[in-house]
Amino acid sequence: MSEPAGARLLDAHLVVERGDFRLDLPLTINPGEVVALLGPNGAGKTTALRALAGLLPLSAGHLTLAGREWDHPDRRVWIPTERRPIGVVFQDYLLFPHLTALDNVAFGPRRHGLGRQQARQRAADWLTRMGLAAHARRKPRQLSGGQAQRVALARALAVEPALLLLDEPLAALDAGTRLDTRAQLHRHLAAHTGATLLVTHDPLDALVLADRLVIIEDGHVVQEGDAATITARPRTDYVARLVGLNLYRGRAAGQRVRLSADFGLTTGDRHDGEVFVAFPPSAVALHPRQPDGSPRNTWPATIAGVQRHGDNLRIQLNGPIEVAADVTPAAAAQLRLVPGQRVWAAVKAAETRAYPAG
Ligand SMILES: Nc1ncnc2c1ncn2[C@@H]1O[C@H](COP(=O)(O)OP(=O)(O)OP(=O)(O)O)[C@@H](O)[C@H]1O
Repeated sequence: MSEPAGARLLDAHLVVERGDFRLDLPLTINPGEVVALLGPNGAGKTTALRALAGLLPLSAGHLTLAGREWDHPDRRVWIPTERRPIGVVFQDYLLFPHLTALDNVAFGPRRHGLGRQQARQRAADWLTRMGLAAHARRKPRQLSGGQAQRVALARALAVEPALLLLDEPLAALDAGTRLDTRAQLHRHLAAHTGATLLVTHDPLDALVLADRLVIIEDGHVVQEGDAATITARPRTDYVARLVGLNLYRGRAAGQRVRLSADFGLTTGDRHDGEVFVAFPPSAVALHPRQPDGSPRNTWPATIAGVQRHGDNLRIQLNGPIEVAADVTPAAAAQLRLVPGQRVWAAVKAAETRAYPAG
């Protein structure tokens, strides 16, 4: 069911031309909603953020927040950055180095017209909420990465922004700090009643923090939806890699899907026509010889690469299809996992998913 237009806080069609590159991104965000914008390098994420922040003008389209036009080139409407009620958090948190944490957070409210005492009070409240009351008088260089990032978030939220823009907010943090900061961020975003756009390369950030994912490639939306739908049914190679699945396109006749002139797979679902077939690397078993007597899909493959992947090894295979397989150290010990080695790959039909590509 589509949302009524009135529920939208942000209503935009961001069209930005930069040389040969064109961003063409319809984007709506409801009050309190967190949307993650994902895409490979050069997809246009930063361009979209800059357009929303008023650092780049739209070439066409429109940008409206709470019914107020911020940018509408056809109507010559343009609201400059400093008059847009936004909060911004960047990956390298860009705090003012010469100001204390408190004064960094008070800076926004001051600029939005609050008196000095009120602004400092609001900043102190935000630092308390972030668990940083004891660090209020510290300068940024006296804070850890995670603390500095929480100050940056407090600074962005202290202006009670209608639109919160988060640009890779956790990317600069080490793994442990990232986990904690992600959990805190989740709490604060849940309480934020404005619209939030989170730009990230990290699928985990998107899955944990966002209500909806918008994935762009080369300036265009390739897939959009909630995390469950996208992780179950990726529609491009980038999205499949993002969610950790092997993905192929082919032509189905019942459970049989032809992926190329001389290769096909039997899948767990029945379809007719163009479909995607997806399965996780953990569904691929490797054998030194052709396994017999099983109803599995099997094919000969050559090891192209081996990487650690959590507690397992992720094996890249060439052959009739390129495929990633996860094997346990125990299974790996029985195979010679060196590039160039020939093996047999097997996938149970029941562990594959097929869904229409149309
Ligand atoms: N100042 C510029 N002038 C012309 N083209 C630009 C400019 N800045 C970026 N581009 C082009 O715009 C496209 C989108 O870049 P953008 O930085 O928005 O991508 P991104 O998704 O943020 O990538 P990344 O993940 O690498 O940060 C790229 O093709 C880039 O080459």
